[in-house]
Amino acid sequence: MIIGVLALQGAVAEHIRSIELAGGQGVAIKRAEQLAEIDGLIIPGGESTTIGKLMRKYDFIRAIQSFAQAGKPVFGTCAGLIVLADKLEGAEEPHLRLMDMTVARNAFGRQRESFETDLDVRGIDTPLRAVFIRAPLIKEVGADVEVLSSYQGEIVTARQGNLLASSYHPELTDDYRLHSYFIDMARQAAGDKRG
Ligand SMILES: NC(=O)CC[C@H](N)C(=O)O
Repeated sequence: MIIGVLALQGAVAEHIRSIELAGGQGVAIKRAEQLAEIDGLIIPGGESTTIGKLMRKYDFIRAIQSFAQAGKPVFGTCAGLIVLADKLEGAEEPHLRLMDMTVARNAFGRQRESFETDLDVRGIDTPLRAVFIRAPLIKEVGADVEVLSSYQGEIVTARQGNLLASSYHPELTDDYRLHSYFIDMARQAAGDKRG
């Protein structure tokens, strides 16, 4: 499976490394036309306001919406999760509005800006190593969204059909099982198309 990583800003090289460790082929996506060549897209962590601005500037909003609406998988991590959300808490404008959830940015407060933990994630057999950096939280989800993991009672991993979102950075550890999970989603989507 060829998995693209949106390369406007943020942790791009680390995601490409995890995709390759998980047996996929990773490519950096800099132009919307490249979406035609990939089986799945990862939107990395970074700064969601900056990523959102650059997505508008380089015509990625409609292109990624169509990509997802065609059934291709999209995975948002940290800032990428914020970019996928239908609603953001506060006055902020949402970006792609693809995933039926309300997200709070920088939700862990100053004392806990970054930390690592082991998370139980539905679909992954033993706890996943997760790195949180000024992480967002999923405050509310719609009926079609499946919660895959929570941390201290708050939702940090969720899936809605072909859309996957994590509050944390799965690409900053050697535990690439969430990337394997996403590659399986892409394989499934490609198979469904062919079948
Ligand atoms: N590590 C991250 O991606 C941080 C997200 C960042 N705090 C934001 O609000 O966009």
